Amino acid sequence: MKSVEQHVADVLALIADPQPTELDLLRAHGSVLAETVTSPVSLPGFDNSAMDGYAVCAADLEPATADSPVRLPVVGDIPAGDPSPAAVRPGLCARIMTGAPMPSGADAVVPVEWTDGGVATVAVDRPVRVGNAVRPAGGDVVEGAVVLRPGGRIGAGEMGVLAAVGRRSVSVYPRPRVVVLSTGEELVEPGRPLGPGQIWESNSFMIAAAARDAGCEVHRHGFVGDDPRTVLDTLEGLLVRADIVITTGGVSMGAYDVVKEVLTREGTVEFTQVAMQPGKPQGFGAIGPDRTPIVTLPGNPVSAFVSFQIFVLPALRRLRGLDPRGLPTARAVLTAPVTSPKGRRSYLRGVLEESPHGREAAPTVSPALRQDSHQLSALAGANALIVVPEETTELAAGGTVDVVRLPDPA
Ligand SMILES: Nc1nc2c(c(=O)[nH]1)N[C@H]1C(S)=C(S)[C@@H](COP(=O)(O)OP(=O)(O)OC[C@H]3O[C@@H](n4cnc5c(N)ncnc54)[C@H](O)[C@@H]3O)O[C@H]1N2
Ligand code: MOO
Repeated sequence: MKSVEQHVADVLALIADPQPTELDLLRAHGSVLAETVTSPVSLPGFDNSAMDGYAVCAADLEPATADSPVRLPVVGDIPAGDPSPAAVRPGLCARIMTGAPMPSGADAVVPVEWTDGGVATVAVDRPVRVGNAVRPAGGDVVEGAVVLRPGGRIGAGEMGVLAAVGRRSVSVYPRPRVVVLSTGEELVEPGRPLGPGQIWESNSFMIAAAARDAGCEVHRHGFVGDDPRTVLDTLEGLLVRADIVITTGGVSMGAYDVVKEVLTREGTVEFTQVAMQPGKPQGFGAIGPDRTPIVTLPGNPVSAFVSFQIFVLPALRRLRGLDPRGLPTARAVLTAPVTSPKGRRSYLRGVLEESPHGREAAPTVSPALRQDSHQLSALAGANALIVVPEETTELAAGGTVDVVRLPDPA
């Protein structure tokens, strides 16, 4: 059987380096920056007030006390956005608002709370140091400085920085467009009544959610039955909206394993068995005129979930313009024994606790009770996959294992 590492590498090799695209700022949210962003201006762009108060010459207020306040004539009002603020000379002041440009001549701002709030003249009850409540030009960013480097995800903070330096659009690797399609004659859309032998379809919802959590734009096509023509036509019709297609089901040894049947016939997808539990039957290739990558996951829900995390996630990271590394790993102590088939690497669902008995204790991992490929209930709440190596068939409680941390929900 093929090794897990080899299959990870094969799926990754399907993915060409993504091309940068210029996107409007809001649409760029969640994508990965493809350019170095420098600021065309300093931030702040001009000296301005950090508080609502009075712009003064600090030396005027040296003698001010609560018992003997200094009185200054107010030469004018300076609101934020004032294009030509009134100048201040020694012995005078101007009322000023937060964010308003400092008037020439003033070297400090007295907050309104230190004054009687006067409009024509103001009484100030204490001295102020030079520069008090003044935000100097360039105090955040100097004109020409690099504010963002390529390779980072554009989240809320990055969005704020981009807008603040005046960008309306930005060069990014856009979110990959992922199409999810499940197959199976037994499947019924949740919300509709079940007939005998039927089950509610869950894989496409689960994989769509996982791909969205991974920063992709997802089209859940839902599912089709086991008719080969329908499967092929559906896949072909979906290609225009896909940077990658993910299917589930129909890849094993059954008489009606339709994905394997039609794509084997096309000769563009390779079906294989990976030394892994769950997730043994796998397929990968490229279809259609644009050679769109396709990964065909097994239909058992737990197998589809685990296969996505191990094989598809690195490919999606590369499509996003990120380093295609796998999920982070950790070492943890097993709280219960586990078993695993010889010759296959198990990825068992578990709950990882970082510091179970206070900060000094080693992390623990508790395996879920139900570990079969169809037993999906433990996927809810699991935050880790326990890795049992290929040649190991059992591990006792108290043993230390590698675990793969599952992605945090967005
Ligand atoms: N003779 C053999 N039989 C099987 C083998 C084998 O090596 N020899 N491998 C088993 C393993 S391992 C797996 S995994 C499954 C994978 O089979 P398929 O990918 O062909 O999946 P299906 O047969 O379509 O479905 C398997 C199982 O999962 C349920 N299912 C499928 N799709 C969905 C969905 N969208 N939502 C919810 N549940 C789904 C389906 O009803 C089946 O119970 O093959 C084994 N067999
Ligand atoms: O390998 Mo299958 O994926 O066990 O259920």
